[in-house]
Amino acid sequence: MASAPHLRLGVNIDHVATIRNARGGRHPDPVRAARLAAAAGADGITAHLREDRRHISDDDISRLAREIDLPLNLEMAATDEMLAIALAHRPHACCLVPEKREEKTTEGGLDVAVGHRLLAPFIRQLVDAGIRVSLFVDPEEVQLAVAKALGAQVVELHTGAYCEAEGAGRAAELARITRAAAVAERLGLECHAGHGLSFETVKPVAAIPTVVELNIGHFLVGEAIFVGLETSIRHMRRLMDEAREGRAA
Ligand SMILES: CC(=O)[C@@H](O)[C@H](O)COP(=O)(O)O
Ligand SMILES: NCC(=O)COP(=O)(O)O
Repeated sequence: MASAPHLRLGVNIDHVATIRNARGGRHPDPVRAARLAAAAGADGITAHLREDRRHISDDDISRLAREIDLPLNLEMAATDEMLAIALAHRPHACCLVPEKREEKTTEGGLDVAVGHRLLAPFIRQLVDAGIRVSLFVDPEEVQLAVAKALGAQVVELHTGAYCEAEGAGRAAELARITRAAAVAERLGLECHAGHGLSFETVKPVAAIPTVVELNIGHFLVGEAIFVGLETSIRHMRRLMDEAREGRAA
């Protein structure tokens, strides 16, 4: 059987900025974290420029776009403000995510099945600018089919429900993700996954052969407080490789 393609690790540096913003200064610097992530073997950097700028700032995005050699995956809501910022910086990819100011973190996937009329011209402008478009969606076939029809090249499957579930519930969520990853491949969509992944939850998702990128941040930054960012990332990379090679937990 052909081996599964290389599984890329996108490191999300949002919560380095959360710590920085706690005091309103310049330390710790998310761009320095991105450099360390690159040195630790990350394949890409993900940063979520939220409408409320609770963590990543416009200046962070400008510096990441200018200074970091890794592909930048800019997460953003589908708003005119964010479209202008994306077109100005032209990152490797934009991942469209739903946002609510009152949420602590991203709660569900982008409902592209409902919002497709508004999303279509938005996605077209990004694609025409040469930016890869990823849609952050729940692992449901209808969302994938509409994502494809909208011209997105990538879907990122929301793994939050899987990470929060336990026992049989987690097994059921993993089955949803596995099925959705197979549908994505059948539709010709590049399949990523992310949200809430940790050392404890990553391997079953990493073992799905049609998933080609994991975006992981909050856990890596939290673990970095205890062991350092490079060690945290290298540990996650090792688990991903073990999963891909079929080595048990
Ligand atoms: C879309 C997603 O799951 C995360 O990448 C997103 O960045 C979560 O939002 P916070 O980083 O603000 O928790
Ligand atoms: N899109 C998921 C992501 O970038 C990281 O999510 P998390 O690991 O911070 O929950």
